[in-house]
Amino acid sequence: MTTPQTFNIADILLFDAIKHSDERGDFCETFRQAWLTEALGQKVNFCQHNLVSSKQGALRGMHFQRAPYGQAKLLQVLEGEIFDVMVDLRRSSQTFGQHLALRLTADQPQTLYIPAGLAHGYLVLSEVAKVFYQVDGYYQPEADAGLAYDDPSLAINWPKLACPYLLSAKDQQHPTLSELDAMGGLFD
Ligand SMILES: Cc1cn([C@H]2C[C@H](O)[C@@H](COP(=O)(O)OP(=O)(O)O[C@H]3O[C@H](C)C(=O)[C@H](O)[C@H]3O)O2)c(=O)[nH]c1=O
Repeated sequence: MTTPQTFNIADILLFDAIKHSDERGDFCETFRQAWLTEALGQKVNFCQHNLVSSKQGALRGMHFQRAPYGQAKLLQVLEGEIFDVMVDLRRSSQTFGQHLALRLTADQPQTLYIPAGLAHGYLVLSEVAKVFYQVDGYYQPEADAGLAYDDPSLAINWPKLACPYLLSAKDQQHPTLSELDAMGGLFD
C-alpha cells in the first residue's frame, strides 16, 4: 500500500509512484484505486480524462465548477514541470482561503488528488508541459467558474519566469475571493 503525503488543507493527497527500472527503461505504478479509497475512506469514481499540453508561461486557473458540479481531480504531469496551486473554497473548512503550491515534474512521477471544493490552477515552468488528469464529474460549461490567480488576499507566490504569463481572456478577469464570497459562489 502506498501512503500519500497529506497537507494542512484536508483531503489533498500526493502519491509517489513506485518505479521499477531495468535495462529497457522504467515501469511506474502511478495510482491504484485502493490507495485513494484507503486514504479517503470512500471510493471516488473518475468519469472523464483530460490531457492538456501547454507552453512555458501558460497559467491555467484558478478554476472550479460551481456546486453541485464540483469536481475532484487526479492529476499527473506526463512531460515537463508545473507549479500547481490549489485554494480552499470550502467556507466550513479550517483552511478556507488558504492555498497549497506544489512543484510537480514528470521526472519524479507523482499523482495528486484534489478534492472538490478547491480552485485549481498551474503555471508551466518547462518549455512544454503535458498534464493528464481525471475528474469525478463531467465538464459542465454552465458551472465553469474561476478565482483571480493574482488576488492579493491569496498571496500566491507564482514563480517569476523570463517569459510573460500566458492567460486565457477568461482567466484574466476572474473575481477575487471576497467578490466570489459576496456572490455566493463558494462551497459550504
Ligand atoms: C475543462 C474543460 C474544457 N473543455 C474545453 C473548453 C474550451 O474550449 C477548451 C479549454 O478550456 P479551458 O480554457 O477552461 O481549459 P483550462 O484552462 O485548461 O481549464 C482547466 O484548467 C484548470 C487547471 C483545471 O483544473 C480545470 O480542470 C480546467 O478548468 O476546452 C472541455 O471540452 N472539457 C473540459 O473538461
